[in-house]
Amino acid sequence: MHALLPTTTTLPLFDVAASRRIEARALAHSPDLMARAGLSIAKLALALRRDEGPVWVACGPGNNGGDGRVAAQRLAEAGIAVHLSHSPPERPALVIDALLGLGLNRAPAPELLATMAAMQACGAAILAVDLPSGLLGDTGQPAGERAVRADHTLQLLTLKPGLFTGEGRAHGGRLWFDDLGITPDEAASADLLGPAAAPARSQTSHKGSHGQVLVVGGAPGTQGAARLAARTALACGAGRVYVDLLDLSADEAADPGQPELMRGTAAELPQAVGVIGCGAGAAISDALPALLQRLPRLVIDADALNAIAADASLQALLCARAPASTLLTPHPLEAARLLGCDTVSLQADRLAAAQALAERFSCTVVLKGSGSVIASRGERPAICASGGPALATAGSGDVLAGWLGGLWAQQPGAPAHRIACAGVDAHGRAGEAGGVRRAGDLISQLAPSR
Ligand SMILES: NC(=O)C1=CN([C@@H]2O[C@H](COP(=O)(O)OP(=O)(O)OC[C@H]3O[C@@H](n4cnc5c(N)ncnc54)[C@H](O)[C@@H]3O)[C@@H](O)[C@H]2O)[C@@H](O)CC1
Ligand SMILES: Nc1ncnc2c1ncn2[C@@H]1O[C@H](COP(=O)(O)OP(=O)(O)O)[C@@H](O)[C@H]1O
Repeated sequence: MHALLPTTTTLPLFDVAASRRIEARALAHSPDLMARAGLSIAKLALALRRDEGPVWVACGPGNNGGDGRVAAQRLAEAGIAVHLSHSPPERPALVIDALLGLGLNRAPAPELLATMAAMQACGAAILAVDLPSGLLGDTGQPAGERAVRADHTLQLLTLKPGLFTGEGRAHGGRLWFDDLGITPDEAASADLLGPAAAPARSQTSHKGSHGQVLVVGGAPGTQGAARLAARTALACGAGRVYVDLLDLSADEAADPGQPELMRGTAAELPQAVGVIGCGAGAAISDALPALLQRLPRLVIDADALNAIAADASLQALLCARAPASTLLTPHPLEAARLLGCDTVSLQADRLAAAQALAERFSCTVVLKGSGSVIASRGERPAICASGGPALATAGSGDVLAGWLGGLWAQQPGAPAHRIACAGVDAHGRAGEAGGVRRAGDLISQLAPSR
């Protein structure tokens, strides 16, 4: 058993159906899985328990409850006061939530909701067994009106995708893992991203070796968004970075605060990686047909996504692009517009939504937000384990788009999916500070990771 985040490698995630298959096969040769699970929970509970009060263990009707009962027995054998009940004891030292795990298949009934509320109100830290009760392991959404918000979750046997995206991040608390000695014997359902290697730079390289990025966007009033993206592509190591700001007069500098940036257009730079849409407003619509047809690699963000969502002819141009040449970076509202649904239903299953978008537009999709999801046709989806609310500030998405463009310029042979996985993970790690990470500071934080 060990703490999980931050990850140093990419890890396999298994959805509920896969976890059940793995468990069923493992039980055939290791019938003592529940004993192992219970012991692991008891050990973690001992380490987390902060004072002498009783450990409250709330067990449900299935194997999740079975794990909890074994843990209670082990704790009692170790001389710890244990309170096995659906009602709280006086001043518990720790709560073990073993009500519901993988088997959750409907909204919790009022009696269970009452126990969940009592756990939350009792003042002790909550250790959830496998999954916080009421949270769906595939999607990270509560099955009913609420799910337990745990301080710690010990995942057993497999890592479940729902703990890493959407509401899952807010419900799991600190994540722990015990594989119970079982190596999964089937392919993962999704990847949990670890860090990628930085693009190599040869001693003899020159600026022409590291590619070109062209940022197209920045309508009057929101030019900062395009400039943030351009500055980030530069910080990422792209050889040359150009901006095409919509409505900039001929004699204005690309970015008075960043003299390395140059002005350019798609007609002049047909090999550049296009980063298009940041702060672009409605004016990007007119430029989009040429950009979609001309530039061999595109990162499409913000207003360019909204323009595409509203225009079937732009959608047709998007679909006609070469495979693995286009990366969309929608936040949930932009993704919902592209899919023609609302954000609530989109967020209810972020993995499925990202995959649906990737299929519909034959693109790589980064569905942003807590636990960004990366999906591409024919690739296993990935979830970003890094990042946090420090990133919830204007401009951090522009920085992501610029970083992706910068990475891609330096790795022209890389498919969009690989660029997206590497870039989203690096962006998240740079944004793991407490408080709020200003977008400009985020660029400086990212720069050393190239
Ligand atoms: N069998 C084993 O040896 C192992 C079991 N494991 C544990 O077993 C769990 C899965 O066990 P189960 O498949 O029994 O599933 P659960 O224990 O999560 O729940 C299943 C039971 O809860 C009921 N239920 C589902 N949703 C409900 C709701 N909203 N309100 C009330 N009742 C509801 C179901 O009808 C069923 O009776 C894992 O999460 C994990 O904790 C793992 O430790 C791996 C090893
Ligand atoms: N709570 C959070 N946890 C993790 N990442 C977050 C969180 N909030 C925002 N982010 C990340 O910050 C970025 C915000 O992008 P976006 O919404 O497009 O902002 P903007 O348009 O202002 O640049 C995305 O990469 C998103 O995944």
